[in-house]
Amino acid sequence: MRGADDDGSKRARDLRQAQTEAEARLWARLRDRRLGGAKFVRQHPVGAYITDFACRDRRLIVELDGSQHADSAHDRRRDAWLTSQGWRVLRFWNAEVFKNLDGVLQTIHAALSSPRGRGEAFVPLVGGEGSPKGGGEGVIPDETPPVSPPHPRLPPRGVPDKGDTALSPRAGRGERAPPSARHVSREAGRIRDHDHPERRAMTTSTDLLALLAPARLRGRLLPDHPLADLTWFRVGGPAQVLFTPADEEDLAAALATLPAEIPVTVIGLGSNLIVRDGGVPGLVIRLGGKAFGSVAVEGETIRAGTAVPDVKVARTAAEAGLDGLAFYRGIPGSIGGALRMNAGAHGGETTDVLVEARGISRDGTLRTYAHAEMGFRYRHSGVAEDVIFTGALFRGRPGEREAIQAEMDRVTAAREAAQPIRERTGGSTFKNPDGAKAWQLIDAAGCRGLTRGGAQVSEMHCNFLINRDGATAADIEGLGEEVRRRVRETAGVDLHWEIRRIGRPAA
Ligand SMILES: NC(=O)C1=CN([C@@H]2O[C@H](COP(=O)(O)OP(=O)(O)OC[C@H]3O[C@@H](n4cnc5c(N)ncnc54)[C@H](OP(=O)(O)O)[C@@H]3O)[C@@H](O)[C@H]2O)C=CC1
Ligand SMILES: C=C(O[C@H]1[C@H](O)[C@@H](CO)O[C@H](OP(=O)(O)OP(=O)(O)OC[C@H]2O[C@@H](n3ccc(=O)[nH]c3=O)[C@H](O)[C@@H]2O)[C@@H]1NC(C)=O)C(=O)O
Repeated sequence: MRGADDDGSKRARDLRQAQTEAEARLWARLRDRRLGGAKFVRQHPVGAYITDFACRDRRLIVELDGSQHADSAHDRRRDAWLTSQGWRVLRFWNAEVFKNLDGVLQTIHAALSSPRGRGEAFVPLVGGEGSPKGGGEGVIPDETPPVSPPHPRLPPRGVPDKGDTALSPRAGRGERAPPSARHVSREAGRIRDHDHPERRAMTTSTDLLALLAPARLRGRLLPDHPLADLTWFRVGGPAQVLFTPADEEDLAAALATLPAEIPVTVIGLGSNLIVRDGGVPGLVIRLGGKAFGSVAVEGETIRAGTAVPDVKVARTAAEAGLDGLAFYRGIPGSIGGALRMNAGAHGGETTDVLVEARGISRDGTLRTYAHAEMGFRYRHSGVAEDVIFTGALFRGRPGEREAIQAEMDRVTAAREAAQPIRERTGGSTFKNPDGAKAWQLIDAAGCRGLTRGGAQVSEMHCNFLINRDGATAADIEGLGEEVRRRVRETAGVDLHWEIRRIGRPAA
């Protein structure tokens, strides 16, 4: 970064020829629209200052500093002025460019994609998440979502300065040891000011990435990432930041580091989920990859990560000659969703087969939950809502492989005959009330085939809603509420949603 200059253009030209090695390295990755298609220029004059790198259409400045800049009052004045002119300023130590160039690029990319930029024009730095395999077209996914290779994160850089535009880390950051999670949380809390909701509302995806930086996460972080393709309904807005942890330790580090007021939401395979059109604030976690996607037979038990599709557990059990888990063949979700909801179908329920589960609570503590601690009821687990399940141990009974396979075929055929599984749907919309069938109450209320926007109550199974023709999340949820209203009116019964709804409505 250079100081003020009177003859900006000439001086900028000279500086371009005399760039430092760190600048040259970064420039090699920014030039020619190499980072997400954004056009950067070097040594760009802004007012009295010459900036190291600037993306003019995103109003983003990137500065590289040597140690002589630590705690520089001049830099602070300069950043304040640039911010007042509508620019955002990111600063990195030269050393970071040498030690962690990918992390530097990821942070710049996140800033480019943040709401103040025009993120829609950008592709993520790391590859996008695969869609659910079924995608609402009736095929139950049997593969675990992939996770891309770990990538480095930025070393600790403190937290953003006050205000949502000045992204510069506080002076003196960069070379110290990682602060403890508790320290970061306190520091972040002070600066972000827990007691002022209007400040909380200003949290951007860039802020979130900065808050997570001290955790040195190895998994994948995708700012402003669309979620619609990760759900069977295929509707809804983006996650503020979507995180796919590398393993349990990585997930625990993220949870422990993130201040308590930042919302965290976990999703599975999206088979039972409406993501609202305005997207999901905070950190959205989706488990995938080897650490959460392995399944292994151990004697008469089966150990599975919670990203494993229920169907894969059913198939593994059948191949090992273990009976009692075939009902999972009819459930399109993940083991995580199954633990959270005591998933069940065709006469079997998760509670019947679970020995114990592992989970991490919001403060980052990992523990094992014995069956008795799971608090299972119909479509419900009593484990604290903030717990993210990471693994499960199931017990089967020795059985005949052919007989188990025949049971799985029966489940498949029954499901195909009764349910609109080739549609974009979220499965059963409402829980069956005590002693009654939701579909019968909905039918009696005259709701079969009812539409709202592009959403429809399935003609085939009227406890299913379908995205028939470009529905929004608001269409689907609104239709569900209309069904509830009519059932209340005709039968006096209050239906309870089985489908989870997350996020906020469109602004
Ligand atoms: N019987 C059937 O045929 C069908 C059943 N279903 C049910 O829906 C479930 C949906 O699973 P899935 O598609 O993977 O989930 P979804 O992505 O649909 O998420 C649904 C909810 O599951 C919870 N959840 C998911 N993963 C975890 C985890 N690792 N730890 C804690 N909670 C988790 C979250 O609940 P929260 O928001 O409370 O944290 C989330 O909101 C199935 O397992 C099944 O129970 C769905 C369709 C058909
Ligand atoms: C689909 C889900 O789970 C399902 C699970 O697959 C099935 C099978 O075990 O039993 C529950 O549905 P359900 O009680 O509606 O039972 P289904 O098997 O779908 O239907 C029962 C019978 O009613 C008939 N049926 C159903 C709906 C309809 O509009 N018309 C009709 O005739 C079906 O053909 C079937 O013969 C679960 N739903 C709930 C809320 O408990 C889910 O949770 O998302």
